Amino acid sequence: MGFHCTRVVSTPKAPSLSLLKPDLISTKVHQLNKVRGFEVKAAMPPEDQVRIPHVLTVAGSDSGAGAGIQADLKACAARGVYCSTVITAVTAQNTVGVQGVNVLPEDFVLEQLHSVLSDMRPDVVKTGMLPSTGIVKVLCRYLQEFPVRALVVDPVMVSTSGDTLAGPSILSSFREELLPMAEIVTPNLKEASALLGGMPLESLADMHSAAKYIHHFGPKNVLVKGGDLPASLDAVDVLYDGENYFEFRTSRIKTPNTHGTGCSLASSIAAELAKGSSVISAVKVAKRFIESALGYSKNILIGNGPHGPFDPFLKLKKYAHGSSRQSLFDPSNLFLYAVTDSRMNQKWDRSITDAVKAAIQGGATIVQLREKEADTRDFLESAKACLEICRQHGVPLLINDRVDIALACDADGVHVGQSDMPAHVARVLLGPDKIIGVSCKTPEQAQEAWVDGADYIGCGGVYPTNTKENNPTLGLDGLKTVCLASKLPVVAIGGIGISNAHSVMKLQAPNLKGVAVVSALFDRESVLIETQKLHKVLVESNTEIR
Ligand SMILES: Cc1ncc(COP(=O)(O)OP(=O)(O)O)c(N)n1
Ligand SMILES: Cc1nc(C(=O)O)sc1CCOP(=O)(O)O
Ligand SMILES: [Mg+2]
Repeated sequence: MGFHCTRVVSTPKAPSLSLLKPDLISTKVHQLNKVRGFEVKAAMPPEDQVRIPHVLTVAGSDSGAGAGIQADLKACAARGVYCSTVITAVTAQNTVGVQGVNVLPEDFVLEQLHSVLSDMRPDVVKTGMLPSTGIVKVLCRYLQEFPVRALVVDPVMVSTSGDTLAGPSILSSFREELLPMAEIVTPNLKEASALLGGMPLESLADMHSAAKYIHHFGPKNVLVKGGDLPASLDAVDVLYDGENYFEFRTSRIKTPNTHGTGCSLASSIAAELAKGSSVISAVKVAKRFIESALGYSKNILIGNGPHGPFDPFLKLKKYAHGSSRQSLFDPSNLFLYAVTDSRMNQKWDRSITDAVKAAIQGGATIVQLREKEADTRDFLESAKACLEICRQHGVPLLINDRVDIALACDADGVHVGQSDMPAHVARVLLGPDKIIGVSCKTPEQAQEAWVDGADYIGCGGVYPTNTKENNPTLGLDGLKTVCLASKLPVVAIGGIGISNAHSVMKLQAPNLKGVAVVSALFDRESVLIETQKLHKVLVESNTEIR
């Protein structure tokens, strides 16, 4: 491994740029680079080079950093991809509204596009505020010259505060030039209506029609965001791919801190596409990510206005008075908890990665690797491979018992039992951000788990099981007693499958969030089909209970 320059030419002394008029600086920098004749080439062997998923955002700057370029940078960083930026306008903006807009000259937008696209070759381009027809045209020209894997268009027209960021004059260039190049376009109701010449959009059925009409302009996929739909309880977005409609429902989070949601969602979709996800999985992961960030940020206070920013890193509240640790754990992840078993996967002649993939495809919302027989080295390699799969799908991966394996592969956390490493020690080793689950069979153990800093409780065996030897059966009553004794979310485990999952969920303890299952998923011929079946039962139970 190594990095060296093939040729380094001594640098001629540069005239001070501060002596140049600002509009001459960029031209001079071009000329200087030519004169210097730098030829720095990475001579790293290709097999040692690590390709980094890369999104280029073409958008406006928001001085309040809730939306625009700043939101895009944060969302991409939080989703683990590189983000370069082409700035189209600079806005003076805060949580109250937009106080000023300064559109950059087309030539300089062009220069930024050239700098990034000719050298850095992003995987995906995401657009936000495109304030003039000229800028849209320049962008389209550059995308033809330097094609990228996907173009994500967020057709920004109006800010959260209601201020205009791009006037109706750009609509025709959007429809005729930009949208036909897009992999996905993500209008909210107002933007969808504007693209369709003012068509009123007031219902889910209208959103379906709007998605279909916008699809006629040429984008491969249309995501109409229904956040502003009146009188709807859940926030519903509709994705149309030219053949099928998909509805994404998330609970409506009551918070003023939604400034930048649209930019961050589009950037997160772009980030997932850059990692290689399909559009549907990119939208699913991005929506879940934004939902968690909004939930986390619902009471953060930045600025005095009505449109506060949110925190995609879920980190800011560590400064809150009296809070030692803010959990990043979303208890709804416990809904369908798949726990692997190496013996079962061997018996059915499938790899652990195939088993994990199938479980996630079937609807598993969290995965635990419980590889009791695996050598440490094999376990670590499997954990790394499974983690990659889980990260692609936004599903947390926990390791059973082995805090060392979790640390070594940077898994999302561990599950420990009463004879494993105590949760408070695991917490010290893993830090505040990782997920820790603890097995509890009694109210006392549940209390201790909370004091120890656990994120959730695994409670069982609810029914007799052949998967774990000599495991006492608690029954539904035992499960309920533990649930009632704890503030922590609980997942039920032991002998659970499609025939009895409904009875478990019917228990109606508010902190019982789901079921953890081994044999009903993995000691079967098709992990995918069994997970799908269980997922259906759980969704039906949820609907009935509500
Ligand atoms: C979700 C969940 N709950 C309970 C357990 C059991 O953990 P433990 O008691 O440590 O037993 P082993 O799994 O280590 O045999 C679990 N793994 N997951
Ligand atoms: C790993 C485990 N822990 C349990 C507990 O009671 O804490 S029961 C169990 C085994 C669960 O496997 P199956 O879904 O095949 O019954
Ligand atoms: Mg254990």
